[in-house]
Amino acid sequence: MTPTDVNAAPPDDIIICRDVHKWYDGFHAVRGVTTYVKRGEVVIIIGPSGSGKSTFIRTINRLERHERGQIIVDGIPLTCAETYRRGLAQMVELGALFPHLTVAQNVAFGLEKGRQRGRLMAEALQLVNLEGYAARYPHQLSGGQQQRVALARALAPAPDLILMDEPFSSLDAGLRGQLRAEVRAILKERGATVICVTHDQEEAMQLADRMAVMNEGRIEQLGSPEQVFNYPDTRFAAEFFGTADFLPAWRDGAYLTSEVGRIPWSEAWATPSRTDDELQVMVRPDCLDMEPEEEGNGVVVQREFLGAFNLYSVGLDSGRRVQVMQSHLARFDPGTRVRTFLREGHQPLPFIDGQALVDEPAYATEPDSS
Ligand SMILES: Nc1ncnc2c1ncn2[C@@H]1O[C@H](COP(=O)(O)OP(=O)(O)OP(=O)(O)O)[C@@H](O)[C@H]1O
Repeated sequence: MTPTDVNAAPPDDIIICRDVHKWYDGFHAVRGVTTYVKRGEVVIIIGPSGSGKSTFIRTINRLERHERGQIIVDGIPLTCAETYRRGLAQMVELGALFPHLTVAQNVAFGLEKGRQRGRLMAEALQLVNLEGYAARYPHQLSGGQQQRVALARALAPAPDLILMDEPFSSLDAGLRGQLRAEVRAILKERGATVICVTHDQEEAMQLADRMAVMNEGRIEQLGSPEQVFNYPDTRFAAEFFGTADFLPAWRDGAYLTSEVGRIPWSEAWATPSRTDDELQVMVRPDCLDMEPEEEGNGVVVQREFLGAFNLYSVGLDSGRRVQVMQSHLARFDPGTRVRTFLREGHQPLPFIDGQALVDEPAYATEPDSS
């Protein structure tokens, strides 16, 4: 794609990354990321500390230069000087406010001088429900109000793209939850395209249209939160996003059987290189149920009270452990002998060599719009 393509109709994908690599003095921080972001989409990048999330977002923001691969923003390759001149995709970070400026001055900061400036500033404040706060200084606002002003500042110039790196990290848990829902509603109302980095699973679930799970500089999986939770592609994605235990499984006629129960066997799982003793099933705590039974298959080891539910750790007779979710009313003391079994309607996902055997891969395919 060349810079002249900018005059064509805007492609559906505002960002296309192909095999993007970034090294820091020989350290390979981003290792071949291929992905795309659709216009108006909220994509959350999630992953453990040091997995390359910030580096990747910084390459898109041109704060870091990628050494290999291609990043195309709004139809223009990032390596192209034209990108810098035209600024087609304005990128904004949701950062700290200027303490010496009022709310109005903070919001107007990135706006061009002119007659539209006051109107755009007022509209942005209205969007975040802070119309009456224009004359205040940041220290006269609560943490949540400050974040809303930062959001208004980011949205005021109507950018094509908003980049956020851990935007809610300075807020307490209660405020974070409430603000996230508000922010998502505002972003959707504006139709803004957003890429946001976080290591907070709840934040990812609440904000994302799609999430990219990063591990050691690579995207392990890209999909909706439901896709990643229900159909993790890899053991890493399964364990990073939610709680998951893995149990050995074997083919038993028409069934795939494990210590906690069986599910119908699917021919789609048969691969020529596979042997049955390499098979495992992933069980999440909500997949499992249990009841006290002397002839059962395990013993309660630990109970964790988590408010609405109890999370039990059960030592199975094989020596393996699984976690089982129960209602807050279901109390079993450690040492209680129980039968642990698959909850009706839940299908544990089969895995082989750390990769899921799914009928339909949850991976999104690369776009064909370029
Ligand atoms: N300027 C730099 N020079 C050298 N190495 C760096 C630099 N910035 C980051 N790194 C290294 O690159 C790797 C990825 O860092 P990055 O900040 O992208 O990770 P992250 O996933 O955002 O982590 P966190 O969640 O802790 O912020 C880390 O090992 C880090 O130490």
